Amino acid sequence: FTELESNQIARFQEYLRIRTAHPSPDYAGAAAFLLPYAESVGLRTTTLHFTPCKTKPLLLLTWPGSDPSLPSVLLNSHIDSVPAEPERWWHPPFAAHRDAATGRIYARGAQDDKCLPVQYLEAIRGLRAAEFEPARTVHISLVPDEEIGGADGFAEFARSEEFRALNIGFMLDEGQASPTDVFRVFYADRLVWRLIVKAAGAPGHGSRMFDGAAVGNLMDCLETVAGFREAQFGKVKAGEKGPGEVVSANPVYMKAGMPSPTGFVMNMQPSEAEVGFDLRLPPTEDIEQIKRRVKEEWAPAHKNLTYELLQKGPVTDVAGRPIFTATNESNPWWSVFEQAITSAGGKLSKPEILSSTTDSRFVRQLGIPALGFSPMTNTPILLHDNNEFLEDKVFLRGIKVYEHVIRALSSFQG
Ligand SMILES: CSCC[C@H](NC=O)C(=O)O
Ligand SMILES: [Zn+2]
Ligand SMILES: [Zn+2]
Repeated sequence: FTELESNQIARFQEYLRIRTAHPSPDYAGAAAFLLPYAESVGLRTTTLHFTPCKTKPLLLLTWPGSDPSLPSVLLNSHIDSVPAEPERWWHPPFAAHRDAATGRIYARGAQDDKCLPVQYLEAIRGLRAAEFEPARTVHISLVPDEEIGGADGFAEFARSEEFRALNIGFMLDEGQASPTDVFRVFYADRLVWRLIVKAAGAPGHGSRMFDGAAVGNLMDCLETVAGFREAQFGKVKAGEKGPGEVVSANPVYMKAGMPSPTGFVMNMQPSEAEVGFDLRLPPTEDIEQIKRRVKEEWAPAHKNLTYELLQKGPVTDVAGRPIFTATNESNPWWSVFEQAITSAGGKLSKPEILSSTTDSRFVRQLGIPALGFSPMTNTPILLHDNNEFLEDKVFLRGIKVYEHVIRALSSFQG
């Protein structure tokens, strides 16, 4: 590695060592690292707060363009990470250990998405060194709380006067790793819902056979959902649909039984039972049909089932349309982005719907085009997984890719 590259890797490791994982992300520590870093590459910095206690900073970094009348470009990344279970990792999740043989840097957040700010800033450093001057202003937003829904982060930011004043024409946000040498890009997120189903039923002795026990009623629900899930997953397994193009309904918790000092009472059938599903829908899914399915098939009242369906985030954009970014000639940013990847020597896959959710939804909801993109090829998808890693060379190539992408987007005159 050159000295510059070694420094870039070291900065990435330094950021990874800041404990930004929930439930208590060190936002102050992250800000103390990121703000001087951005200033060192010549960016203006501002800190916004959308909570009264000011413990969740949103950092805004700006590289002014020569033509402020043009809408700006926003590069986004969330600061927070999901938790890790250190005992299940090969290397401590906040040590950012670099394996000398493989170049893999192991850390929670290595892929999701703490590579991004370092890559954005190093790409800008490179462009400045090459004396490139952007026509459009480039903003970087580093935001809190994406992993927990963004209510105190991007959701508020997108509603703010400060956001409106940025006059954003296009946003890039995180995507997902690609196991092949083709870059992946995402034009939509699925909608996130939560479904909680509660069963009631007759209690009784653990030895007695009778119909209508709560757990039995809940199992009916689980079986019906499992059948639906198999049918959806089957389409993915058959290669008919991408993982973001089907409805997923995964049980994420179950609650039943009467606690006892040693565990659970074993000879009583409880009168209540509950299951929670993480439910995700493609943006164009027929929502009424899903609601009907839940009411009539998954949790019918005649089986003593009740349910709560919680919608997390917007369902349509400001114009009442499904929330996605066009990837055809109707969106000129698309071809600018596509060409930038080609000019960086990369291949781009067919645009996909992300199976999870990002802050992009808040921007797309406003009718602003946004793509999800993380330049990680030949990398297993390890977001939220144990032993999350990113290889040093892949990380460095990402910086080069962003040099092309930022150059192209900020020069776009359309
Ligand atoms: C309620 S919004 C949740 C956002 C979260 N984002 C990343 O994993 C997700 O579960 O997709
Ligand atoms: Zn993420
Ligand atoms: Zn995540």
